[in-house]
Amino acid sequence: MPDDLAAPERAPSFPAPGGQLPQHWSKCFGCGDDQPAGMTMTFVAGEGLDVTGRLEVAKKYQGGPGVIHGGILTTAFDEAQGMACMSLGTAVVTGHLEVDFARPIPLGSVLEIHARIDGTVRRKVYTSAEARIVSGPTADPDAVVATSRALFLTVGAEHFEKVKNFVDGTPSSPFETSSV
Ligand SMILES: CCCCCCCCCCCCCC(=O)SCCNC(=O)CCNC(=O)[C@H](O)C(C)(C)COP(=O)(O)OP(=O)(O)OC[C@H]1O[C@@H](n2cnc3c(N)ncnc32)[C@H](O)[C@@H]1OP(=O)(O)O
Repeated sequence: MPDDLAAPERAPSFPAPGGQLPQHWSKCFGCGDDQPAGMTMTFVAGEGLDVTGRLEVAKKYQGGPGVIHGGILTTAFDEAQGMACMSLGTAVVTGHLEVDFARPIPLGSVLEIHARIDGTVRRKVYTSAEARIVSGPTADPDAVVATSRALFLTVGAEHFEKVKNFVDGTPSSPFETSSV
């Protein structure tokens, strides 16, 4: 983490604390409601540059016997930390993401992921998050079962322009950040 982190302002467009965040794209594998294969994660805004996301660990997410696939958990962190970046009011993409898997997460768990922006340097947005099992066979809301750090980069409309021919479905961009 750099020493010269700036503390950005919360964008006026970001929902009030406790408010539900809109999906950023209805076809998104992480949060879209028009993506049959997707994880349909939901998010509420925190008090600052943070969100809390929820994931139901369905049987289809199995990796090792009885537990969530590490890639699915990584995707959930990517989505949660990306959604925290909504508090900037600017589009972002993931540049780097790393996860520590601290405890097994059984199928049937409900995970809460608390994600935040730690600060920015130019276009770089430093984020972190932790996951807890709040419901299910090994629920313990005080135990952190996985953590993540990720770097996002703010991007302009031209970033999405490059891939617009590959878009599946009709774009929905409540924050007017996508040109696709
Ligand atoms: C309101 C808004 C709504 C938005 C909602 C969002 C919700 C999202 C939820 C979605 C969730 C799912 C989200 C998804 O799934 S997003 C999909 C997955 N991600 C991508 O597809 C991104 C692919 N990569 C790229 O397009 C480019 O590489 C990007 C744009 C990331 C950077 O290429 P660009 O040419 O633009 O940048 P630059 O090279 O001038 O570098 C600029 C600075 O960044 C530093 N750097 C770059 N890369 C890395 C790295 N890997 N580690 C460390 N540092 C890195 C670099 O050193 C430099 O630093 P400095 O020199 O300034 O110190």
